[in-house]
Amino acid sequence: MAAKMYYDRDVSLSPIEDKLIAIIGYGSQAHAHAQNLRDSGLNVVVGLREGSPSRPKAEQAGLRVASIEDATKEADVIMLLIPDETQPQVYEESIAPHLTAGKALAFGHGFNIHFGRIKPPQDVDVFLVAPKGPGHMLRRVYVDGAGMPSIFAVGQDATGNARDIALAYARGIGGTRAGVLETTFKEETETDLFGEQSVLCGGVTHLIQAGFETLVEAGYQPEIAYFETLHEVKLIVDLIYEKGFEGMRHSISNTAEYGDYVTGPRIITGETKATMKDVLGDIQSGKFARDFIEDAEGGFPYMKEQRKKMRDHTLEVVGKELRGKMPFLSKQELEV
Ligand SMILES: NC(=O)C1=CN([C@@H]2O[C@H](COP(=O)(O)OP(=O)(O)OC[C@H]3O[C@@H](n4cnc5c(N)ncnc54)[C@H](OP(=O)(O)O)[C@@H]3O)[C@@H](O)[C@H]2O)C=CC1
Ligand SMILES: CC[C@](O)(C(C)=O)C(=O)O
Ligand SMILES: [Mg+2]
Ligand SMILES: [Mg+2]
Repeated sequence: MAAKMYYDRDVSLSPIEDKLIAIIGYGSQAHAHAQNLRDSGLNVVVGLREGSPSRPKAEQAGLRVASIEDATKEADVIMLLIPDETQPQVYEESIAPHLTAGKALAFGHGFNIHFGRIKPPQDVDVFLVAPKGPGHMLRRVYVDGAGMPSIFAVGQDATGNARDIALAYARGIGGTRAGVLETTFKEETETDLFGEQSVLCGGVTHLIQAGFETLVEAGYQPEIAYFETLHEVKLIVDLIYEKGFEGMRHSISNTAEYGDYVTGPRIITGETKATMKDVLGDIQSGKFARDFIEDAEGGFPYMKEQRKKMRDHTLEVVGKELRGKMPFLSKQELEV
């Protein structure tokens, strides 16, 4: 392997052991970072806006809560984990005035630094630690004794310690249990946006939806279509995750494996890959970021319309009913 991978044995927590870490927000990533860091023996304060509905949840989890301003004043490392579209305003109003020399400003995704929407002063460290997975899973795997692969980047090294602090932070959230890689703000931002749009979220959901609709429109029962094109995805992906394509193909029938080779390229065609290249181009040029921020600034009219459309789709209606009858699923409520 060409890239240097960092594991627990390579990284010390000492660069942040005596520091206070402010986690700004208590959503998907923030609740996991705050609890994992605390459980790794580090000092954490959660910074929340006034009247935040998350305050009782964070306190119930045993975390100390302060205003965003006070958390920034007190802390040495300030990790900004609120939605990307909200970060510049919160940064300008509540963080920048208290971000004194020698502190570190940190991110879970490089969006606002890479696209120039936040410009920190020269005398602070700037780094990112981006777990490669959803926040709720970051917490779940940590509690299970496992970890989530994560990547880190230093954007600005004012103290000379930014890299060691970033690596220690990655260890604190459990990243080095699974493997941590160094990257740049540009590489993290562009690959993360590409992955979530083309494969992980946009690609997977639209593949499932198209498969489900094809079966239902052909007259098959929606419940069978749901099990076939959605529920079973996890079982197949679990095998890919643990054993790669070959391991998954070892478990499926020869009939399925033959169909996989013959039909896969008819579904994901050269045209699909050409479109992926266009998608990457829009990310690299900043077009996607501009479109996203424009929708956000208008109150997300496009995103809200899509959410509503999908909520009413037969796939979601049938899925909700079927999942309700699988008690082993409903036990795993999301904490925030
Ligand atoms: N979701 C994920 O798994 C991943 C996210 N990331 C990155 O992590 C960062 C956080 O994303 P994510 O965890 O999804 O965020 P969430 O949408 O879950 O963040 C919700 C939190 O943000 C707070 N918040 C929202 N708006 C404001 C505001 N205007 N002022 C103050 N606080 C606000 C909420 O406050 P309140 O509680 O008061 O409502 C809540 O605590 C982003 O940079 C994202 O790209 C990176 C990897 C994966
Ligand atoms: C895949 C989506 C993600 O990039 C993530 C969970 O890693 C995100 O922005 O939420
Ligand atoms: Mg991601
Ligand atoms: Mg992302």
